[in-house]
Amino acid sequence: MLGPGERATVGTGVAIALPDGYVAFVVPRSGLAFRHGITIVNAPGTVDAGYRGEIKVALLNTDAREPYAIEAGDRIAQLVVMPVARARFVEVERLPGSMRGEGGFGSTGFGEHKQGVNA
Ligand SMILES: O=c1ccn([C@H]2C[C@H](O)[C@@H](COP(=O)(O)OP(=O)(O)OP(=O)(O)O)O2)c(=O)[nH]1
Repeated sequence: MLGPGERATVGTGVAIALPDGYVAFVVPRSGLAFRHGITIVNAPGTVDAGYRGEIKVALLNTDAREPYAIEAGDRIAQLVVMPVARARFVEVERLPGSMRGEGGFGSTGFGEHKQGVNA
């Protein structure tokens, strides 16, 4: 049972062997989020290709009033498997230009009179 505001690490009973060059992300289920406020603390949880242990889910009940009961066999999360790019970092004097430039959080999507924090 997850009380309002409580979190718990829930075992899935599932272990996998991802091929090298892949990653799996543990992500919340929309139905649980919309209906009960159940989300995942570290969403998306990252499962490394070399991990062979049980996949666990850090569930959080964000509802301020209602507890939520989890039973064995419930689908509490979903797993997205993706290939990962191997990045090679190269030091440069200047980065190529872009539309966004250095505008950070909240610097787009507002009208003239309402600017974001880093606009
Ligand atoms: O939601 C999650 C996230 C991670 N893991 C497992 C698989 C993953 O390969 C391992 C380590 O996760 P992560 O790399 O995110 O942990 P970290 O905090 O960066 O520690 P470290 O990599 O040193 O173990 O824990 C889960 O079972 N569920």
